[in-house]
Amino acid sequence: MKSSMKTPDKDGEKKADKDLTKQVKISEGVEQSNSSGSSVHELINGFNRSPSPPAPRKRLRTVSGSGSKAEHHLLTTKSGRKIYTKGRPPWYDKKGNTLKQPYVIGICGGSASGKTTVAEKIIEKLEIPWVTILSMDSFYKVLNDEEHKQAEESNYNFDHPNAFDFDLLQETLARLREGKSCEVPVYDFTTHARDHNPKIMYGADVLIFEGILAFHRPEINKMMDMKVFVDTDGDLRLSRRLNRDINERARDLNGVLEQYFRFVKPAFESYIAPGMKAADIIVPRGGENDVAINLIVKQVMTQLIKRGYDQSASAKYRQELICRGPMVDDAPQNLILIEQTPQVRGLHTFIRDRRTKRDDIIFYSERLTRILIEEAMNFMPYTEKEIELSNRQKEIGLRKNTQICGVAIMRAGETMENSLRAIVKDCKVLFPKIKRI
Ligand SMILES: Nc1ncnc2c1ncn2[C@@H]1O[C@H](COP(=O)(O)OP(=O)(O)O)[C@@H](O)[C@H]1O
Ligand SMILES: O=c1ccn([C@@H]2O[C@H](COP(=O)(O)O)[C@@H](O)[C@H]2O)c(=O)[nH]1
Repeated sequence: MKSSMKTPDKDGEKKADKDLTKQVKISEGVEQSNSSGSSVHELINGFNRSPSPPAPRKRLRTVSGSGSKAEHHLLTTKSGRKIYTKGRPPWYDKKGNTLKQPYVIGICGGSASGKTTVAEKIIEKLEIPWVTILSMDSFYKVLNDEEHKQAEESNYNFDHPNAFDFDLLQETLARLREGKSCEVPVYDFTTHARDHNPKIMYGADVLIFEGILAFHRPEINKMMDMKVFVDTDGDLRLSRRLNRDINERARDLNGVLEQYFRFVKPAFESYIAPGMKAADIIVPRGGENDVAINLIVKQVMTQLIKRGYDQSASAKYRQELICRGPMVDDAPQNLILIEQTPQVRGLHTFIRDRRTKRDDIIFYSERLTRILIEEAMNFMPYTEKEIELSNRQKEIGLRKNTQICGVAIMRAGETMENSLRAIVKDCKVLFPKIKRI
């Protein structure tokens, strides 16, 4: 589609054509490394040859879902940088209010137009610590058996507004804007179903919400500070979608094409393209349009600073705490301090070093919380238990009391979850403040 090109696209159509050639070349590069072994020519020839009924789906590769693009909230950008995209656990000021609202960027565009790529590039260039990406995929409705069967036969319309739970989406976005935590469903494209484990997300300094129908509901649009429409040529979107759906979403060629022409293309015309009218910025060609992405980043940074965003604030606060010194002397009697072994000090050194990278901090913090939880296990109720050794001798050991033992963690409890689960086999973690979805 030729866009009204509200964003920089200096030389108009001529350049767009040139860039299209460039893009096709990129697609050819992708084609060679296509692990299914098929080339674009084969795909197109295959399409020409067979208008046959949809075959039952062949499962190829696994895992592609709303959680998989930033698996465990850790996004590795194309340049290899790791960015934590879960948002910021709620922080409160002295009056118990959460800190400022996130700057919300909505990204809309056709399937495989490059929405995720644009979102990742914005995040990479912004270089701010607290960011969240919320994807519309998370809000696909749960299918009943009949709908599931249709989906398997590429005969379910995932591109119609009715396929999404907009109420849940609106509620979730509203909570994240208030800096509150949410449980967000994780969608698996290979099974057309939600994962058993939802992901927990928080508000952030910047929240990016992306999806094919991101601009469909006016109430949701009102929650966005900036609306970006990614406008990529239809043929290019189809060729990228073929590649992606076959390689990552366990689809076969005929199924992808059937679904595309029956549902995806018409829905683009009827519901997605009209979203362009709501957009503040249109990005022609998607992720490779660095000029547009740089302008977006500049505008977001300006707005964040206007709202009082101060990159050095957390560093200043940390310095204040360091200056206050250790609070061991006036600590309560029942406070137990972990022994400052060389290992513990070594882990702290990593965590406190300003040059330590974000993912290393997460890694070493997890090691530290393991030590903490191991130590805490000594305070659990144990009862004596007689056991028999392999040589039939008896021995009196200890078993954890079978009674339920509740432990309240006031702050940063979730960061301890992995370590806790690794040490305590039968633990249940509850997040009382989180709204269940
Ligand atoms: N500029 C590009 N050149 C080649 N492939 C691209 C480009 N941008 C995106 N892709 C590929 O196209 C597919 C869809 O991109 P993605 O950013 O996930 O789009 P969306 O989020 O709109 O579905 C992915 O497989 C991605 O790697
Ligand atoms: O189970 C499903 C759910 C969705 N789809 C298709 O996915 C795209 C949206 O994802 P993008 O990452 O924006 O491309 C949409 O066009 C649906 O047709 C699916 O095929 N199966």
